[in-house]
Amino acid sequence: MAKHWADFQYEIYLNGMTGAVPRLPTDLTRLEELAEHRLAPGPMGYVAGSAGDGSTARANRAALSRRRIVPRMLRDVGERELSVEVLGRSLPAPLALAPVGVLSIMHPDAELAAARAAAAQGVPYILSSASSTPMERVADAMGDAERWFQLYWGKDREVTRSFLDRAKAAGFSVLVVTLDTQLLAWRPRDLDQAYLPFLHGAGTANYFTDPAFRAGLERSVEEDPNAAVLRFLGLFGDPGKTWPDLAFLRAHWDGPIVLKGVLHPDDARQAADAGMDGVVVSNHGGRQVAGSVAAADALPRVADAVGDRLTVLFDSGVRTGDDVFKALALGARAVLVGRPYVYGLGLDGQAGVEHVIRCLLAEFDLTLALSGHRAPGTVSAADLVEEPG
Ligand SMILES: Cc1cc2nc3c(=O)[nH]c(=O)nc-3n(C[C@H](O)[C@H](O)[C@H](O)COP(=O)(O)O)c2cc1C
Ligand SMILES: O=C(O)C(=O)c1ccccc1
Repeated sequence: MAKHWADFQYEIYLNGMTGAVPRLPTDLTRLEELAEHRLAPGPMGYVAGSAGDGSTARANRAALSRRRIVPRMLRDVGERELSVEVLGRSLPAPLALAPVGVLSIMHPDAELAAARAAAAQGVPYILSSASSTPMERVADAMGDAERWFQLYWGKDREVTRSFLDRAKAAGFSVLVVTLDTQLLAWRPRDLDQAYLPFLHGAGTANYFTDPAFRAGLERSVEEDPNAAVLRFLGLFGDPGKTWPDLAFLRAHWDGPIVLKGVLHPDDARQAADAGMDGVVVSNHGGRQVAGSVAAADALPRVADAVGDRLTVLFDSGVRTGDDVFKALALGARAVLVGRPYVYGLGLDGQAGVEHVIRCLLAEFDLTLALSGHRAPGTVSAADLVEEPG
């Protein structure tokens, strides 16, 4: 019998013969509550929190939940193959770890633990620009495993150029440019605690070790860390950017470029016109525009508009294997998962991140099979019904 991601289910049951149970819940929607009990309020609020009254984050979940799968029977699903082609590379499953900054607030091993977990499971790791670990150290920890670099496309052209050069030299293959965070949104959970990780000692070492970033400081990061934090906050975003500015990135990055945070079909068309290779349909996990469209509601419209020209990826609200299935049915080629693996990291380090990846993909594999599919490529809108909102 071929190895399936679903075999993790038997592994858990067999471990149970010696009385062992998993260290973390296998229903990944329960991780947040567990993390609320175990982690410090500042970091926890930063990760779990979202924009405004939290309605966008809730809408993300509701939009997935409203779609229901209609399983098909007797379709020979004994042998399955979950691999997918994404941006010219073969991934073992339609999943990547989303870029999440300053992971040192969750665990001392921070991005190194997340990257090692992704590498161990063969899933791409997307490293945030705002990583608390320099990108070269993350690359070293990953061997030749698939890694992508997320860029905050900020105000300082030399820093951008330096990041692109460093990322290329460190073997990051895909550039993910985040468009929805040119300003940090109104986030009451952080504001009420006056908590911003960088102002609480969690450095963005990826910036702070960058030669172009350091060149703009009057005194060194070590002498005046607060000035470094202020410089970071002043330049990581640039609300002045417009579509023609993408030409600079296209000219300085040879590999695939994906724009993250696209929700409108016309923006997706502009991405294609600008020579981009993909988009991530995302509202940043509800952390940016309060009251924005749920990412899963935006997905089919974007996929219809550019599905034949661009690789369409999806994130915001993915928690379970059936969410992955639904995202594919709504037009995504693959999904990114954010908070669940960050809670896994905070609760159990690298092992916690691996737990999240394995649960998500085991559950996805089982959902696929039980719904009548042998591979992600045959999942379509015909597999879903939509309940009235
Ligand atoms: C604590 C935290 C930090 C994040 N930092 C970044 C970042 O540095 N760059 C980025 O593009 N997105 C960042 N994101 C957004 C994620 O990449 C992703 O879009 C989002 O978490 C997906 O939603 P989910 O958490 O519901 O899965 C962050 C999200 C969280 C929760
Ligand atoms: O908090 C976030 O959502 C985010 O994207 C971010 C922004 C700046 C630095 C680190 C993370």
